[in-house]
Amino acid sequence: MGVRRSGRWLVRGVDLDVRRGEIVTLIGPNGSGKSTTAKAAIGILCPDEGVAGQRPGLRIGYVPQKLAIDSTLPLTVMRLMTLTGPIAPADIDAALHETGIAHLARAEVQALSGGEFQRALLARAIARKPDLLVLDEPLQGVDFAGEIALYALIKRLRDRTGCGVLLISHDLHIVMAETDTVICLNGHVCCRGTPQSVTDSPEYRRLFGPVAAPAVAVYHHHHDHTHLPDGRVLHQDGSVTTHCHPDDGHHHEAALADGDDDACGCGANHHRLQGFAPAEERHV
Ligand SMILES: Nc1ncnc2c1ncn2[C@@H]1O[C@H](COP(=O)(O)OP(=O)(O)OP(=O)(O)O)[C@@H](O)[C@H]1O
Repeated sequence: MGVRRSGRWLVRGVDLDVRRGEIVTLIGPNGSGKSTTAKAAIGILCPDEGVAGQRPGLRIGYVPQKLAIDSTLPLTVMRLMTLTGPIAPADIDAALHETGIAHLARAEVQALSGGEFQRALLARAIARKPDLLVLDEPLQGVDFAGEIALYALIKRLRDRTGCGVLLISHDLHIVMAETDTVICLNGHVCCRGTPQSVTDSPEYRRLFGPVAAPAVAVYHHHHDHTHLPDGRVLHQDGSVTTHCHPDDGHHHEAALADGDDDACGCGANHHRLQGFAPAEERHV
């Protein structure tokens, strides 16, 4: 699947499946096409190449990365729940409880903190009892304890309802432990695989604490190419091309212009990603 806008491929050659009960995490630096891919997957965007199909009747719960609400618009959390369609009061109630914001049902959306707003959006998505839950960077404004709580909630939902989950994160290393497949994007699929559990590692237990360590896992990248600062791609055989493969999407041009030594703009050299990146290197 590929999406082309303003004369360039935002993503190209991307293929992914999310099956029932499966958790897929999309990672990649800013501008790598994660949101574009998710939007194409759920039919908000139409691919310019290839197809994105959903099972007929699939119910999707989508938490977008950005949702602008006019600050002059009076809108309570309760009203936000039903803005785009009716939902049974009992389901709204359950979703607000599940996300820990039942006490904010009558609060004005404008008065919510960043983390509370994220929870409200999540409540809105899960209240529709989705078969597929798509969360675009749900950790914005959420602290580490909130991140662990959110992972626990996603796991609970998946276990109880069997829904599929497509999770978008720009943390390149640490992902939700329950993730079945990690896909690293940079205009194309750079690499994909399964994350590695950190539960048994005393080092990680010290780092994350005994409660958080089981909730997170480390993803080791295995790129067969390096993105050079000028946007070209260095392959394992030493050859340099403008793209990873002839059919790949373009890379993030703003990041390339920065002159960093990592062309993807993620702030980390992918060759260093064979081990754990310290917290200050993480994209949080
Ligand atoms: N409608 C559009 N027209 C032109 N370019 C676009 C359009 N939508 C997105 N882009 C560009 O496509 C690239 C990918 O955007 P996208 O939002 O999918 O990236 P992302 O990986 O989700 O980024 P982030 O982590 O910053 O949210 C970006 O360079 C963005 O500027």
